[in-house]
Amino acid sequence: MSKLPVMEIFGPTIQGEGMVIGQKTMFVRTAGCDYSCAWCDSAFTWDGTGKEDTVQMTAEEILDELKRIGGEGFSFVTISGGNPALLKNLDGLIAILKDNGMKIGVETQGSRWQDWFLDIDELTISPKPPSSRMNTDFEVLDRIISNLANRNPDNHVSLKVVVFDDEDYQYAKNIHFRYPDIPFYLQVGNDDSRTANDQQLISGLLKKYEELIDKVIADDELRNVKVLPQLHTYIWGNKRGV
Ligand SMILES: C[S@@+](CC[C@H](N)C(=O)[O-])C[C@H]1O[C@@H](n2cnc3c(N)ncnc32)[C@H](O)[C@@H]1O
Ligand SMILES: Nc1nc2[nH]cc(C(=O)O)c2c(=O)[nH]1
Ligand code: SF4
Ligand SMILES: [Mg+2]
Repeated sequence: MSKLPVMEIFGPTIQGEGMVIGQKTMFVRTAGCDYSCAWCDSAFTWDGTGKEDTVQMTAEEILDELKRIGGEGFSFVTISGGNPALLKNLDGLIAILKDNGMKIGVETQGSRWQDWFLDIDELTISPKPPSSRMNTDFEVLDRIISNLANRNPDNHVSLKVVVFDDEDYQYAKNIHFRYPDIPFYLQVGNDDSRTANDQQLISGLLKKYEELIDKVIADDELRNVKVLPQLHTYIWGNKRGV
């Protein structure tokens, strides 16, 4: 039986980000990433600090664990990481979740293609702006977006760019102009993703959210865009597993 490196299984919670924000969902977080973003809020998936928490699990074991902690109370599962797109054999988990009537969301950065992308109900692609210190391979991203053009139209795809500064904002606009037909989201960057001071974190993030909204309001070039915070941080701060 093929196994998957799993770092966390949690929920039910709400999807705090992007096109299905607010959706009640379980999360499966896979281990390992081909990026190392300067501000990654889930660095434990790739920086070695979460090594002992990684468990190799079959798709059946993952479903059993989802049911053990989520009971009957869910119909949506979000797969994030790390980069789940590193895992070709995630197709087995997707198949078993679908057999059990689940809708599936995936979070990935658009650095790798997998054929199972075509089976995802809500696929979020989140290319990384300059502040991450990662470089976007636009040949790969172009191919991913073009492959997805042939998907079942019931399956949704979106682009979501995290913005920390003006350079990121310009990068985000370029992403939108390059792929104008894909629903486009801006997300506030959390530059304090380790603090336990929730009040300070939330007031800082609210201010950043307002600044980003003001920028978009004043920008005639950016019309069809949704501007969102990471909603879960307003409820639970930087807590893990929520
Ligand atoms: C932890 S990543 C995992 C999935 C995939 N590696 C990716 O980056 O899309 C999930 C989402 O969190 C976002 N994210 C990570 N760190 C963040 C931060 N400090 N502030 C805001 N969003 C962040 C990423 O951009 C991505 O959209
Ligand atoms: N509630 C909640 N929503 C999320 N949306 C994307 C997340 C992620 O880390 O990928 C995430 C997360 O970790 N928690
Ligand atoms: S691509 Fe995603 S998981 Fe990987 S380092 Fe960047 S934010 Fe973190
Ligand atoms: Mg997160």
